Amino acid sequence: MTESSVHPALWPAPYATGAVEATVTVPGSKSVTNRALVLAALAAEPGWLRRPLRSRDTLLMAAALRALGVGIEETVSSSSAAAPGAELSEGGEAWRVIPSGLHGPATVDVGNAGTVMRFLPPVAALADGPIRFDGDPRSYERPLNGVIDALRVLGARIDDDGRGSLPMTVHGGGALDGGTVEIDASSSSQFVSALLLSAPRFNQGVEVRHTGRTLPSMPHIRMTVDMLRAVGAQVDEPETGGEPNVWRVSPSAVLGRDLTIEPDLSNAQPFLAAALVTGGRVVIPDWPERTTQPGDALREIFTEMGGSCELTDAGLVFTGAGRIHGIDVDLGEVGELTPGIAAVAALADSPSTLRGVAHLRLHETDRLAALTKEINELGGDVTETEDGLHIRPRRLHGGVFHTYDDHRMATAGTVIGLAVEGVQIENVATTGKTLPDFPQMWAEMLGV
Ligand SMILES: O=C(O)C1=C[C@@H](OP(=O)(O)O)[C@@H](O)[C@H](O)C1
Ligand SMILES: C=C(OP(=O)(O)O)C(=O)O
Repeated sequence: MTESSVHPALWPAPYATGAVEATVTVPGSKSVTNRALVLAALAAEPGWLRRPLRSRDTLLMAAALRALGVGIEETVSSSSAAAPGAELSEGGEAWRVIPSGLHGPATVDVGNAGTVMRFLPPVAALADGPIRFDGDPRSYERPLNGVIDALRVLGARIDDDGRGSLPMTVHGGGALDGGTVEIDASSSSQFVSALLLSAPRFNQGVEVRHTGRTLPSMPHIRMTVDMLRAVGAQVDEPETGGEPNVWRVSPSAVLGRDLTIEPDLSNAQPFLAAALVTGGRVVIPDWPERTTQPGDALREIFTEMGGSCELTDAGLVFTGAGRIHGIDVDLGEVGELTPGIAAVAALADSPSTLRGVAHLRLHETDRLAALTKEINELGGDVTETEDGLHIRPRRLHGGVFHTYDDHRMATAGTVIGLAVEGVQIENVATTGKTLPDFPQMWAEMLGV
């Protein structure tokens, strides 16, 4: 839990005076946008991303690819284009990605984006020249050894500080051999995704063998595999008959695609939670019928906690009954949902046990410690377990909810603030990592 060095203003989380009734259009998925940017940059032809997420994490990814020579242009409407190389804005409709020879020297700012710090080093290894990676102080603490060690085995030259973390320089050689590599991805599924995403461009493709005991966030690996197949890559993997814990990507050209990005279902979570907490009804338009996003699991999890939902032509209609039940659930596959589930669980009528998420200690902050401390400081009763949280609901009171530069801590505290008067969110602007308009969207949902 590294506290922000500055102490930005406190934001009073709105208290709900009645049942929320709203339709909330949620911007594009971070995970899909950043994969699509990487694949489009590696393609043999230009491609389009429509309705991309524009947030800190995705703008950092776009800026990094531009620094490596990739063209990313914005269209403001179907007929007009912003000047090539112009700043990417919050308002445009689509990004056109024009691949070119990747090259250094360049510097990549990863911020605190796991997708940028892990997905881009393999891309840098394919570039010609030195690429320096740096980021927020927290990025130095997040695990990267799985990517660094694997890239060295696959033929890359990397200078780091010997700790297997940022900052570091990848000395791109213009191509990478590729081949077989063993990694322990128990601390982050993004190690596997990172190696697979660039692998069609490795001379021999890749065979990734995961040797660790556990592997979190499987839906995100599925997302990687599906998106690779959609750009023409051949992938063998455990879920379609391959060996367990082994993924193979053959060398091939990457096709340029025209892709419309799905709404970010994990960012739909606080809005669905608002319906659950207030006994209201929230509609999320464009909820996909079929998706690899982990946020889709909210339909089941929030139903078990007392809501009900229906997928209609208008989108996902989620209704709360005004009572929240505790839950005993393994969140290993959907770890990024944990802060939002913990917030709702703290308001439930029975205890909850959240399991399978030890790796959250290495996310934007130590999420298990941060949730325990912040909910308990509002009068709650949360204890950390080896791999999760026990949450015994108590009557909560107002106070400052610290967010530790973690967007999901900020949205979790805001959900508690709906039911508890006087909750103040420290640095709500940290939601800009994946959802820059969160405070306005929240106010609009509540009609305040
Ligand atoms: O590949 C991705 O887009 C992600 C994978 C997951 O990471 P971990 O496996 O490190 O938890 C998830 O928590 C993160 O928000 C996004
Ligand atoms: C863990 C998360 O992000 P990152 O992509 O930085 O790992 C998250 O968004 O919850």
